[in-house]
Amino acid sequence: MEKKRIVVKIGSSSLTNSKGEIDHDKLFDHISALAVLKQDGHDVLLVSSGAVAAGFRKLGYPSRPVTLKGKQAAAAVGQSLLIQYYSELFSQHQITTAQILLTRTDFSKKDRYRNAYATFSELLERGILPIINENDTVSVSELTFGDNDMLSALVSGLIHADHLIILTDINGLYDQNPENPNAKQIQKLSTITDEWLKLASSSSSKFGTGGMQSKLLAARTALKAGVKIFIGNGEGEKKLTDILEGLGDGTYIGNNQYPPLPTPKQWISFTEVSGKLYIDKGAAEAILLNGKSLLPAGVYKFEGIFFKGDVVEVYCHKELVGRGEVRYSSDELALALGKRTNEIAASSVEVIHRDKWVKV
Ligand SMILES: Nc1ncnc2c1ncn2[C@@H]1O[C@H](COP(=O)(O)OP(=O)(O)O)[C@@H](O)[C@H]1O
Ligand SMILES: N[C@@H](CCC(=O)OP(=O)(O)O)C(=O)O
Repeated sequence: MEKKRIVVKIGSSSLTNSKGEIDHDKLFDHISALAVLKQDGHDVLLVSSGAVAAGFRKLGYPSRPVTLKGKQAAAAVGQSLLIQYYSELFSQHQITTAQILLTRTDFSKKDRYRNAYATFSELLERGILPIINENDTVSVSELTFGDNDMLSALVSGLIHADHLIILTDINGLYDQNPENPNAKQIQKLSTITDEWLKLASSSSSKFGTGGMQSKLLAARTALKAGVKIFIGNGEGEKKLTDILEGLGDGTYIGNNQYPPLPTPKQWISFTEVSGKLYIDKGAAEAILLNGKSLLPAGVYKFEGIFFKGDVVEVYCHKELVGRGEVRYSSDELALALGKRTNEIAASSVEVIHRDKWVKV
């Protein structure tokens, strides 16, 4: 069997009982299925929610807290319990686990991104199963992932996964509110259009966050990184191998449009941008169709304050065409704007080198 790199995301809805606490039978079922994948020789990473669910009772909350500080405190207590459950149960399958807690910033700063990549690579090379969650206790409200769907997509991109399996409490995407008796399950999608995003509601299960909409947004990000996605559910130790074999009960999302991106380009795709460049049609043609670097002569306007090495969005008039890492600060670019190469004394001639450029 060909070795694959697989990220499995388990949402709160698939880890909890009707009171919102960790359901140990469900946990056991997931672990046995993950162990089979690992024993088949695949690289496996788990993105697991469940910290709040595992912790809230210990703090004396009668039910899952709704305030940010309540959730953060519950996650602080619950995360260590959750990892304890995982590490004990996986050790029965001779699998060693590692805990990795990430925040959005880890995906927006180049050095952090590269460092995370190096750590994951080392863990996988040594046969460890990384278990990832959001670092809930230090995430500030505007920057929390909130749910782990986008986190799992970004991790899939970062480590160049072949597959992202999002396990949830429903067997995939439905074409309308799944409570509606006429709702139909969608078994395959090649791309995620804005229409699909509008159709999938952000209303979630009782203990989950974000609903199907956040899963589709995450899937869209993972697709751009060349990852194939499955959203759905299943039971038993064969559920994940069945999913890989195309027998899963849920929605398969993917096409061969996006090849996997190398790490430096991954970073450019997913990091926060510091500004916008506006280029003319000739420049757009050169970089989009002829694989050339972007020269100052083609840039007629920019917005934002940025420094060499920052990532900016590139627009051809009003249309977003890509992103790239700039070799000029905004101050330097203000002097070079629209100038031909022979009029510029600067040592770095390209505004964006073609190796630091990603099409949208
Ligand atoms: N169009 C849709 N198709 C399927 N599920 C949907 C749709 N719109 C909303 N949902 C809801 O999304 C929920 C799953 O999301 P969520 O509760 O956030 O799960 P998780 O905890 O696994 O992340 C389902 O229980 C379902 O009620
Ligand atoms: N980081 C939180 C996860 C929040 C959450 O509910 O996410 P999800 O299950 O993806 O909707 C936790 O561990 O409880």
